[in-house]
Amino acid sequence: MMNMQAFCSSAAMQEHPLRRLSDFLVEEKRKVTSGDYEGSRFVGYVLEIGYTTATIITSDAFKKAVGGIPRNSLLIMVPAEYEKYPPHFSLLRVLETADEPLKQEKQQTYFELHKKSMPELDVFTQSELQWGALKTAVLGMYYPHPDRPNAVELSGDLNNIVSAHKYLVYAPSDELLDLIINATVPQENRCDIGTLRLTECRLPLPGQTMHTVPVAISTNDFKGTRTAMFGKTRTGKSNIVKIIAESVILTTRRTPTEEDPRTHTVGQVIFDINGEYANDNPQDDSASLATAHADDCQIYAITPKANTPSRPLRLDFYAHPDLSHHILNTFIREQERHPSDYVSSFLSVEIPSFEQIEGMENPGDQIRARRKILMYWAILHRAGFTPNMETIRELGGVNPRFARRTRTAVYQSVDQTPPPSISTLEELAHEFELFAQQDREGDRLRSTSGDHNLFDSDDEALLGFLAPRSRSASGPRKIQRYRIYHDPNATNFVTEIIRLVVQGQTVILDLSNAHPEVMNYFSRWLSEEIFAHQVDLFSSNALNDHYIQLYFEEAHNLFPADEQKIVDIYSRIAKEGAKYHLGMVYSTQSPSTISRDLLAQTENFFVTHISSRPEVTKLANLNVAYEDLIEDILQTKTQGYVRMLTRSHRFVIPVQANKFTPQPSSRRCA
Ligand SMILES: Nc1ncnc2c1ncn2[C@@H]1O[C@H](COP(=O)(O)OP(=O)(O)OP(=O)(O)O)[C@@H](O)[C@H]1O
Repeated sequence: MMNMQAFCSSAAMQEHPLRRLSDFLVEEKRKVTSGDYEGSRFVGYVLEIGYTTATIITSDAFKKAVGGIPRNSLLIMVPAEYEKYPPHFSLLRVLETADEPLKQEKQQTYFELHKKSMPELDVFTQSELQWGALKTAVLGMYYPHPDRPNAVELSGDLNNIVSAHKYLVYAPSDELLDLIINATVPQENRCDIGTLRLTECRLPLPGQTMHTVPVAISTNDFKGTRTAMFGKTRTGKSNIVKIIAESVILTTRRTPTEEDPRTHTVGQVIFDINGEYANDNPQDDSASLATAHADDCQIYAITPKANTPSRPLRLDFYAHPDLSHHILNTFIREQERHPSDYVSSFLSVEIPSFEQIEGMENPGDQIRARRKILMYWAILHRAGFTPNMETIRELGGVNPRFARRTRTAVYQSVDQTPPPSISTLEELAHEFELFAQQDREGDRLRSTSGDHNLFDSDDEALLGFLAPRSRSASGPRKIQRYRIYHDPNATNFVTEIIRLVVQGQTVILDLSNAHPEVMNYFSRWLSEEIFAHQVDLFSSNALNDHYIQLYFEEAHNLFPADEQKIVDIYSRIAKEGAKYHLGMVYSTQSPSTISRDLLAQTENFFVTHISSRPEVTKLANLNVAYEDLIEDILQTKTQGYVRMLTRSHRFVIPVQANKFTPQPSSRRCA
């Protein structure tokens, strides 16, 4: 590889990012030779060097000239004879102050001076005392990428170390910091997430300004990967999630074609527990993600909000009897640990779907299966679930088709005449109630052929719920409270959402004000369907560039640390998601409450303030890159001040995240 001089004069290297290094060093050298130290970035020499740490010596004057060297500052170490080598530098992070060889003597001098009441120090003593040492971590080495033109490679180790006196240490300029932080981030699909912020303290040294180095992320790093947001409440996690979700919208857009109508290569589903992605926040004076990207986002809400256009996160319980019965089953069992026997029997019934009935060959089986649905419809009707009669007619109407002879006998037993045919849900419910009564009180009703009972055990369970044997039992009234999840005009939202997501839309599920169990239910159901959809694409070799991103908040509820938990959809997404192009972004306050599997698989981390030492230590144990940052995470509390580590970064970057201000155009992204 060519040395620095040859590198600078080579026409092919004119655009190379490491030219910034050579320009920087040439300028520093000029300052030394001309004696003009104004604006010099030199900070000192290396006292001791190892493969992982280096101790540097510096003076107050150098520190002042570069605007201070706070903890976690990034410094660069270059060979003193840098011209002889290809352009490269090692990156150091300041960890703490270190003992220097003359510490004892300096303390002795200072002590003596004060003892002799001589607080005014002469310039020579001052100059003696102002030197100090800093311990730094060696983060790695930047050098020209061996395989790619105009690119930089960062290694986590050093290729060689020589004696300490052969190195010089500088505080990088903003241009070099930009290279240090952003050069390893893919050029494609970039967005700014914030600016480099080395300290929480914003007081610049006299005559100095703070760094203003934008920090870029690439959405390539988030596609199909796992991203964690850790930090106490109100520290800015959701704000970052909004920036990431928006950057996905902006950078993955494509022109739909007839063969491939997708608007984006990445579809997204945001499980919005607090309604903050779906709804504008007038207090914050901020537009939501959905408002800013109305063409790219679709909201589904359990409780629709007046100012937010949304589709209902509801189901037509009549049109999807199998699913809605399943929902009732989940809700009731979550409400009551030990429901009464008749309720339990009703919940245990397998209500067939219309598709299953269509697949049945025997017409008798079809009629019996349909009757189960009709019994269930009668229950819904008695519980006050409003039907869409057009849908009911399309689904085959309400006639249970009992034999005329049986009907006449049943109605006559209560001195009634059967209507010629059943055409309303009221007539249907009444007929089933009479049949149930007759079946219990008289001889068991028999099938037309006479070789078996008219009702099997599932029918009995359904009728037992429609018309309970005990007068005090609530029967259908028990499910009245779940009418809020029913909408006679709703389609199956899961199918609809999957279609939208596959098309590249961002679907926001506004789950605010919903019961936690309801939230969990909808989240799980949708996650299962999305997972199954991606698995299908994978097994039919059609995954290509079809990605889906899922965003979960309060992730400890979905991915608990409890190892005993059964493997469910969430742990599958955590473990196998990458294979199926399923990415996820999850937020929680405490890393220790999250499943170890998920933590171990997480590629990107965003950490705001955490106030518990065990939590931060857990994070550091999980990812060694956070080891040196424990104190900072514990001490600094500014909203949006985040320590970021993405797949493209080899070390943690302290960033002040931008406050989310929706970008309707592609202004923030490249
Ligand atoms: N980068 C930022 N700059 C300025 N203000 C911010 C920034 N990030 C967040 N905030 C403000 O901090 C407050 C909390 O932000 P946010 O809701 O993102 O926090 P959170 O960690 O997600 O909270 P929770 O865990 O309670 O959901 C909001 O008022 C938001 O406007």
